Amino acid sequence: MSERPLLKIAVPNKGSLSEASTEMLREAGYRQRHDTKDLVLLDEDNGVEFYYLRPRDIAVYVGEGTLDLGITGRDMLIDSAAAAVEVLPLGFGGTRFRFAAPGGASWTVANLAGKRIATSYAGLVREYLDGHGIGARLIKLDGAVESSVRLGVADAVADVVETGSTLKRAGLELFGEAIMTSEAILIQRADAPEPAGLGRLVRRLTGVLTARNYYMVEYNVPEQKLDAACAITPGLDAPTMSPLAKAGWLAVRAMIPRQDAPQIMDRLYDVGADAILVTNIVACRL
Ligand SMILES: Nc1ncnc2c1ncn2[C@@H]1O[C@H](COP(=O)(O)OP(=O)(O)OP(=O)(O)O)[C@@H](O)[C@H]1O
Ligand SMILES: O=P(O)(O)OC[C@H]1O[C@H](OP(=O)(O)OP(=O)(O)O)[C@H](O)[C@@H]1O
Ligand SMILES: [Mg+2]
Repeated sequence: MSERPLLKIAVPNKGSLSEASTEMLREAGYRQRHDTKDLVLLDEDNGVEFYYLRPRDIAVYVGEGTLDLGITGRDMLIDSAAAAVEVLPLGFGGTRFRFAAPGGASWTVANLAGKRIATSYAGLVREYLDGHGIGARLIKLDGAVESSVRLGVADAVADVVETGSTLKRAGLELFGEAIMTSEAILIQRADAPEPAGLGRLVRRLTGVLTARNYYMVEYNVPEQKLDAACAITPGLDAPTMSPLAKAGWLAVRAMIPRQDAPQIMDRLYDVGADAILVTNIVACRL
């Protein structure tokens, strides 16, 4: 048990970000609740206390300084106008925030002047419209915003889009640029000293992100092809090289982005590398 005061962290208790947040914290070595009815969980070994709260409220608790850190969506942070700032993007819960209306192709953002726009994110939409000098009436709804046009309370909607299937089902089409691009983020209070233990948490979460997004590649390569091979696998910092028992050959190890692995293996083979192995990274601290 650490001597430090407990680091208090807010975690989404429901909704799209809840399960993935818990999973990421577990992978980072923290205890997490097993019963979704639990409101608080103490992880004594790590000196952390987790509070399970509505994602929309998390920026408020962190902004008020009641809790040190929180996980929420970037769109929710901006919408809340709370005194909290983004510390680290967490690589899940990716969405875009978009306008949509029936027959979207014929709409522009300028057409929204004087219209009724339904949204659950009134703060975010108001800020965008003000920034573009557009006066419109916002109809604040709690959810299922897509039905508002068909039901006659709005002319257009502004909402979270992941796959776009909900909008399509409601007969709505996207128009205009994305108001913002969101994902789950770690937040802390604005203009406040760094909470003790933040560095360790960020290193652990970054370790999870790296393990999720990278593979380790190892291969053997003749000395004269080393530069060409290393240009394909520069690694995060630099590739690791070691001599092989086979004269004139070297073994190389480097981290590579997961999505590029097949092409990288092909290119290494083409420059003359052999015994090309790609493996998972289970955990790391960089
Ligand atoms: N498929 C998705 N649908 C909605 N939000 C998503 C999706 N994927 C990720 N998110 C993100 O999750 C957050 C919204 O979470 P959630 O859906 O729990 O909130 P909510 O809709 O306000 O709550 P609830 O629907 O439980 O009343 C936003 O940051 C949003 O960008
Ligand atoms: O682009 P898609 O993949 O269809 O996902 C986006 C939809 O999912 C969310 O709704 P949610 O299920 O949270 O219900 P709510 O509108 O009641 O919040 C969001 O508000 C959109 O309606
Ligand atoms: Mg929702």
